[in-house]
Amino acid sequence: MLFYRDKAGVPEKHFLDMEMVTYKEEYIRAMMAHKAELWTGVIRHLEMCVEDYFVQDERCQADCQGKTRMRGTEFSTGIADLIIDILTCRLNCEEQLSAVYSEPIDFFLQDIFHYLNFAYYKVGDYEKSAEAIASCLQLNGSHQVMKDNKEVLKKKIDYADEDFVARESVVEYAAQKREMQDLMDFINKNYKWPDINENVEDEEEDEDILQQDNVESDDWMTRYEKLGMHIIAKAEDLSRAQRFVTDGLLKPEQCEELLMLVEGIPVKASGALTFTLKLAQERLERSPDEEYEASLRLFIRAAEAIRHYTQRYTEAPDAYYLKHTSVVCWSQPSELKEKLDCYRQEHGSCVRFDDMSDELYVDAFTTVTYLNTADEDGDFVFLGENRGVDNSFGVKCGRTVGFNSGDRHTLKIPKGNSQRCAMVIDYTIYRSDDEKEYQDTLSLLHRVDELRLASAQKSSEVVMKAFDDKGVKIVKKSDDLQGKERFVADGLATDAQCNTLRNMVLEMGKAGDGYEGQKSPHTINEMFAGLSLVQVAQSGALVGDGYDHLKSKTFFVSPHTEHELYQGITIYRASKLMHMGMISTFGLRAFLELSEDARLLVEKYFNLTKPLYFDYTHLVCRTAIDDSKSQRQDLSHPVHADNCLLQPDGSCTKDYPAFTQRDYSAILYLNADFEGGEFFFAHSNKSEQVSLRPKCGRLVGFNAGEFHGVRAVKSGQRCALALWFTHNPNFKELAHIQARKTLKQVEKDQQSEEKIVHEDL
Ligand SMILES: O=C(O)CCC(=O)C(=O)O
Ligand SMILES: [Fe+2]
Repeated sequence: MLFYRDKAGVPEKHFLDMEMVTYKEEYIRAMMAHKAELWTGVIRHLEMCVEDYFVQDERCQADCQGKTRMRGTEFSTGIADLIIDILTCRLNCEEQLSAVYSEPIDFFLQDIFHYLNFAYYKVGDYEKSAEAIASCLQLNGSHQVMKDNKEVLKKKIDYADEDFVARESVVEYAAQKREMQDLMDFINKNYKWPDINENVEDEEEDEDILQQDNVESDDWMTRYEKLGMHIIAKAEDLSRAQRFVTDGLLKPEQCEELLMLVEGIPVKASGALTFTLKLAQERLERSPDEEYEASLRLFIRAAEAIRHYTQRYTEAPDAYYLKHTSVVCWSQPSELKEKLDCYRQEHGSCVRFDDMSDELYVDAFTTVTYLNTADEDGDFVFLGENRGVDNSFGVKCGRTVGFNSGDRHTLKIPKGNSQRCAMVIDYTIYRSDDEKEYQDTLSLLHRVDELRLASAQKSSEVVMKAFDDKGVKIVKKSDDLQGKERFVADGLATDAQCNTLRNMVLEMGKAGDGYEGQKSPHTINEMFAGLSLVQVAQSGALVGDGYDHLKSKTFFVSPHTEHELYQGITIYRASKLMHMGMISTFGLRAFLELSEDARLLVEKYFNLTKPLYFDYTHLVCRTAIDDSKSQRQDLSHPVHADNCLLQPDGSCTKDYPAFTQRDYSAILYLNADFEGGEFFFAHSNKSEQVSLRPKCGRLVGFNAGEFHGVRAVKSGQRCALALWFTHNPNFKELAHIQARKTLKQVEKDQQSEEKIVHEDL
């Protein structure tokens, strides 16, 4: 990937790392949070990273069983080779999993615990910090830094050796690895195996492959079980070959998101409605909509995962291809004169019993994965001979029923207005029958960014004029600001919007979290403010609601100066807090609208030819701790660039751990009632060039490589919305999409509540 990326003439946007899995994303987010010294964020993301890492490791280990097969015919050498192959493959998993963006990171897992140790220490959770130390040492007993940290912690909180207990998952992982390594060492030391001759393959191999497949499938099933997928009923229980029912193939939030795909699709008189990829394409071509796009991407991922499961479960000798994928919902029909003898099908049709096939096909299989729970009237029914019922069972989110496409089935329609929806997938063993729509949708999703680009190019002037009409004025340009890509605009936010955002931070501060008055974990000078907000850096989390982390300790002395408090809130937090009723919909709306206005203004002001995405959004206030220290010479934020590391010689290296993906930055100020706190652009030698006084509605926009800093806030509180943008869609801040969705939902709920109240009256 790096090779292609570097090749001239290949635009960045053509690269989507389809293999990017959650733990890697979480790792990257954690590193971002670490750079910003947002420790709760580091913890949250690393914990998710670790959890997923172990899942991926198990997958990798299991895959090794499947990939390797016995070669040759001589039994003992064959078996020995097989064992060595599997061992080598399994020992290689760690290296394989440590590649983030194709670049392997040495000691990835150790590193994670190193970072965790630090972050937990920073938030004052010494117990967890000790656990992280022990875990890191479990992986590498001679990790000098960890040994040192252990001593520090022992002194600090009077811990003994036995208080350092590694996590169970790590102990298990390390033990397993040690065992494999020992075996490998033993083999290497005691036996010399002949080189494998690749030419010895012969007819007997087929048998071996089949055996291997069996092993592999069994093994996979154990893995799947561990991932929460439970087989509810097998063919033996269901009266006919190939039938199965498995639970847990989708999580509730995934079902919820997939159900968005059927919104707006008309219900036919029969009571069925069908979502197809063709419809999705049409809709996406008509109006690119990020929310819809996210659901569609999930649909594609889910179909692939279910296919994978089905293939393994059925131990199908041929590969399954997706022939047709859809979402079908059934509800009460509008016309009551139903055809007699009509059996509703999961595919959305209704057929006569006699027209149903009675033979199992050799080449076609079907799965139905439910997206919601329907009452017992929504049962799925396997039909037997003479219209008899073999089995029937209820449906719920994530439950999947698999059967041969020729198998007879029907379903019951739930009562009332409720809808019964499912992802219905048909598989074929013929590659040529592969669903064209599926491939087309994949390419379309790739093209969506280009579509955005096209619309972006058209309207730069128009958009700037619209901003001007709204009273947004460009007050300083590059010449005034002595740099290449810099500007200042006024009038981007109203006083009401500024106050709403400021109050959001203040109120979160007032809510308190019971830690009032505690001492800072770092130095005596720094204080532990009882501010409950700052559940920072939690953007982009796809799963979990982050609620648990609300309970974690919050503090914040500025990471840059001990004379200021630093409190912030991300889009993700804001959306969660609104959901919990802790901030108003108005607040979140202002947050979202202002961010979008800022993004658009930067994109259009610089007349960018590539779309600009949110990378990270953070509402942050800096408060002078002690007003009397007005003689301070320190900076609230030292001179830096947002996407590279400023070196002493004035150069700026675009390298880890800088957020190199950031292309543009903007700060939207929310108030002026404080002393100090001027923003300034700087020379590479850190000397000041021009400075700006913040005020409500003022925005400074610049290339993320420009040097800048913030003078000390000498008294009062300075609040701003900091935004970082990227051209790279892989770094898109998903929290924006989520927040918009949450907002829409809550507003809809509020409306219907109002309606109910109205009707009650
Ligand atoms: O708040 C400001 O004016 C600038 C902050 C900044 O440069 C940053 O957070 O990277
Ligand atoms: Fe900055």
